[in-house]
Amino acid sequence: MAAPREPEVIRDKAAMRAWSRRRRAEGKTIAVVPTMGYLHQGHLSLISAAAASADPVAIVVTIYVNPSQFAPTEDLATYPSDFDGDLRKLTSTGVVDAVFNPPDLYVRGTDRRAAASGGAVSCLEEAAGDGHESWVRVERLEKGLCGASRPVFFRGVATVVSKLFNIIEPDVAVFGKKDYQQWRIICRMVRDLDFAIEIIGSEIVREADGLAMSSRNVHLSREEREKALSISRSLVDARTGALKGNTDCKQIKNKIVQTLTETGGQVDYVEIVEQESLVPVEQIDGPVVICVAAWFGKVRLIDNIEIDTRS
Ligand SMILES: Nc1ncnc2c1ncn2[C@@H]1O[C@H](COP(=O)(O)OP(=O)(O)OP(=O)(O)O)[C@@H](O)[C@H]1O
Ligand SMILES: CC(C)(CO)[C@@H](O)C(=O)[O-]
Ligand code: BAL
Repeated sequence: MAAPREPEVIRDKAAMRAWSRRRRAEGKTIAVVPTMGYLHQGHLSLISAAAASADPVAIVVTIYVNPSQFAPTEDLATYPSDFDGDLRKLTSTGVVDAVFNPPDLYVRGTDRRAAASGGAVSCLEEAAGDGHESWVRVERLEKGLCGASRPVFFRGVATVVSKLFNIIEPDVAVFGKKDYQQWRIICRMVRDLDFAIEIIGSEIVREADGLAMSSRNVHLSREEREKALSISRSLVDARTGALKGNTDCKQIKNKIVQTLTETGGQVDYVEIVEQESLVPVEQIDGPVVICVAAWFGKVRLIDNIEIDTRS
C-alpha cells in the first residue's frame, strides 16, 4: 500500500482544467473517479482500478452531489456528506492526486423562480431565460429500470458526467457496476459522442454479509439493514438456480419479488436484461444481468448480479 498523501483540493473549473493539462504535459495519463462523496470501500475500489489503469497516472476523484439528477421528490436534501472524512480516506490511499469539489457546476441564470429558491433548485427543470438548458440524453437506455421511476436521473447523470469530462479532460474514467445502468449509459454516451475516454466498469464491493456498499446504507436502521440482505441473497439464489437450469425469467423474477416483499421490502423493479443492451429477456441463454431496486424504509437500494449460463 502507498504511503498516505493528501490530494490537492480544487474547487474551480478553470483551475481543474489547468491542473489536468499540466499533468498531461508531464506525460501522465489522467484517470477520473466521479462520486457524490460519503466515500466507502466501493469508491476506494474504483480508485484502485484507476491506479492500475496506467503508469504514470494522475488520479482525480470528483465529489459533487449533482442536483440535476434528483427529481424534486427525491433525497437531494438528505444525501449524506462528510468532506473531511472523505479527504482522510482519500489521503490514506496514497494514490489520489486531486479532489475536484466544485460548489456548483451549473449556470443558474436570473430566472425569477430559480432565484426565489436561492438558485438551489433540486431539479434544474425550472431554470429558464439565461440559465442552464443543455442536456445529454441516452434515449433508449435511459428509459427502463431506474429511469422508469427516476424521471430526470439519467439525463442529469449523462449531463454532469459530460461536464466533468469536459472540465477534467481525462483519458480514463472508472464507474461501479453497482449502478449498472449508469455504467452502460456512460459507455454508450462515450461511444456515440466520441469522447476519447476509456470507461472502466468496476465490480461491486459488498459488506461481509453481502449487502452492496452504498452511501445511502447509512440511513438504514439496524432492522432495515438486516431485511435488506434479502436483496443480495435472492440475487445469489437466482444465479445459482439459473446455473442449474432454472432459466425462466418470469419464475425467477416472481421468486425475487416474493422474497423481497416477505422481508418487508417494497419492490420498485426486478428485471432480467441483456448485459449490454439492457433489453429484457424471457429466458436466460446468454449474458444477462438481474437488476433490482427496492425500498427498505425510506431508503431506495439498488443491486444486481451478472449471469452467463454459457460460461
Ligand atoms: N458497492 C460498490 N461497489 C462498486 N462501486 C460502487 C459501489 N457503490 C458505489 N459505487 C460506484 O461509485 C461511484 C460513485 O457512486 P456514488 O457516490 O453515488 O455512491 P453510492 O454508494 O452508489 O451512493 P448511493 O447509491 O447512495 O447514491 C459510482 O460509479 C458507483 O457505481
Ligand atoms: C456518476 C455520478 C457521480 C454523477 O453525479 C453519480 O451518479 C454517482 O455517484 O454514481
Ligand atoms: N449512485 C447514483 C447516484 C444517485 O443515486 O443519485
